[in-house]
This record gives sequence, C-alpha cells and structure tokens, in this order.
Amino acid sequence: MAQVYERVALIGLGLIASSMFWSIKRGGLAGEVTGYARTEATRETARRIGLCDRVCDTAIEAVEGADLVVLCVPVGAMGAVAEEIAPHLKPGATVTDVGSVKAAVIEAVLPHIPEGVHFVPAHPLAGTEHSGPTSGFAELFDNRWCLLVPVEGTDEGATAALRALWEGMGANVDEMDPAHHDLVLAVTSHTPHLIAYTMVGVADDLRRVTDSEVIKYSAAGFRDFTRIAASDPTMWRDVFLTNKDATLEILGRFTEELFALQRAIRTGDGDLLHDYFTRTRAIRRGIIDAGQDTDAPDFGRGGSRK
Ligand SMILES: NC(=O)C1=CN([C@@H]2O[C@H](COP(=O)(O)OP(=O)(O)OC[C@H]3O[C@@H](n4cnc5c(N)ncnc54)[C@H](O)[C@@H]3O)[C@@H](O)[C@H]2O)C=CC1
Ligand SMILES: O=C(O)C(=O)Cc1ccc(O)cc1
Repeated sequence: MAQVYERVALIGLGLIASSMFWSIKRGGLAGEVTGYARTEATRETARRIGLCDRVCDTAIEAVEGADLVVLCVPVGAMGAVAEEIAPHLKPGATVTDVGSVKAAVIEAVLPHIPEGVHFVPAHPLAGTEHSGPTSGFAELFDNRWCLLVPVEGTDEGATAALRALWEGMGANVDEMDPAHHDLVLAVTSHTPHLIAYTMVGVADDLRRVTDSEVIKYSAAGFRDFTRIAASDPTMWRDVFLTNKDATLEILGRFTEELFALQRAIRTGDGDLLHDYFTRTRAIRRGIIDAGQDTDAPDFGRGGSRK
C-alpha cells in the first residue's frame, strides 16, 4: 500500500493510537510515526514494545515536522493538547482527532488551529473495553466505519489524504456533520454504554445476589454489559459530559419506552411485549442483512475484535 504521509504524530498512546500505529505499519502508510504519552510509565512501555518509531518526552517534540497530528486523548483533554502543540505545528500540516464526540471537540480544538494548518475531525467506530498502550492491534479498524467530520471550509486535499489513511488502515469512510454525528452516536454507542453501566451497577447493588453468583450464572446479555462497563472511566465520563444534549434526548426517549414496557409487564399485556420484541428483532436482522455486523459468527466477513 502506498505511503500517505511522510510523518505522523500520535498524541496519547492508548488503545486507538497503538492500533493506528500497528495498522499504519502494516499498510506502510507513513514514513515515520512519532508518539507522545503524558506519563513516563506509558512512554517506557511504548519504547519497550516498539510502539512508535520514536517516542518523545514532550508533545511539542512529537509534532515538530509532522504532516499529520492525531489527537488520541480523552475528549475532555483535546482542547488543552491542541493549545499546547498549536505554535509548533508545521505549516500545511493536518490535525485530526479520534474522539467519540465531535461538536465539543471541534469547539475546543478549532480556535487553536493556526492559519495554514488544516483540521479534519474523525471518529473510528471501532474499539474494545481495553485501554492503554499494550491494548492495540493492527486489525482493529478492518471493515469498521470511520466517520470524517470536516468543518466548513476544510481543505479538500487534507480530507482526501485522511480518508486515504483510514482506508489504508482497513476502514470504510463516510462523512457526517458534527451535530448529526453526535446524535447518531448517542443512539448507537453512548446511551447503550450508559445502560450497560447502569445494569452492572444494579447487579452490584443487589446484595441478595452475591458477586460470585452474578459471575457464575451470567448469561450472554449480562456478560456483554460487564464487558462494556469495564471501559475506561475517564473516556466515558468525558463522552457524557461533552455529548450532554444528544445523550439526554435519547435517554428521555429510552425512559419513556422503558416505562411502557414496565407497564405492559405489570398489566400482563403480552401482545404489547410480543409486538415490541418482533419489531426489535427485525432491526437486528436488518443490520445483519446490510452487512453491518462483522462480529456475527455466521456472517464470515473476517471482522476481528479482541
Ligand atoms: N476506546 C474505544 O473503544 C474508542 C475510543 N475512541 C476515542 O479515542 C480517544 C482515545 O481513547 P483510547 O485510545 O480508547 O483511550 P486510552 O485510555 O487507551 O488512551 C488515552 C491516552 O490519553 C492519555 N491522556 C489522558 N488524559 C490526557 C491528557 N489530559 N493529556 C494528555 N494525554 C492524556 C492517557 O494517558 C492515554 O495514554 C478518546 O477520545 C475516545 O473517545 C474512539 C473510538 C473507540
Ligand atoms: O467496545 C465496544 O463495544 C465499543 O462500543 C467500542 C467503541 C467505543 C467508543 C467509540 O467511540 C467507538 C467504539
């Protein structure tokens, strides 16, 4: 695969940055990849496992001369990192991010982007519940979506190059505007995560069900909730604080539906429950038919996820 950028800088060496590094190397998509992590311990780990061609002790050093700078820190930290690196960005460089929320990141980062530097926000719809520099793997983005969220007036060449990078990393790329992105993600990712956190919290509060029973007898549904609820607390705190309006909108609708189902259970309205579950089953089948579920065992598209 062809090289897309001469030099790429990854800021924040966690799951997404480390997966990007291995994927960029797999595809030969960059000449040199530098990396910066906030703590000495993470930088040491990165050096030990060969994560990044050069691990730098400051973000400034990492971005100097870079053609692409990727902000891979929690959403709430994006603005401060952008402010710190801004004076050191190479003219003509592109800054991008991988944050799970887009409007708030654009609001926090864009004011710091100097004249002559491009900003193309992005969001790979791929991840795991694991975090940190050792959690990444080259296949994470294979057959997953990456949404590019270019702001008005974004240089088309800069967007096209970033698209080529993500496609080189195995992703399918689409473009979306920030508000729509945040609403779609509130439905498909953020609110489901909150529900998982809540369900695991409820089980934990239920003193009649001891911890060992919850673990021993957990069937698939609850197991999936515990996997999701093991995700990084800082990252998810920031997601909810920054995608507040869309998440509250979807949570409001969720609560209304939940109450309707609760009433149906109380009143013994089996028809309502059956109709509801029939409708939701059709949605799942629609996802499979559209080829959107790379994890389905019977699907066989080779999507891999650890
Ligand atoms: N984990 C996932 O499944 C996905 C995460 N994302 C987004 O990617 C970004 C990174 O997430 P992960 O790689 O999963 O996180 P991670 O927790 O694995 O890594 C984040 C890195 O940022 C560093 N960091 C934290 N606060 C910082 C600060 N104030 N200044 C500088 N560095 C700081 C941490 O030390 C860590 O090295 C987040 O914005 C997240 O919303 C996007 C798609 C999927
Ligand atoms: O692990 C999971 O189930 C995920 O949902 C991963 C994920 C987390 C956050 C994102 O912004 C995108 C993907």
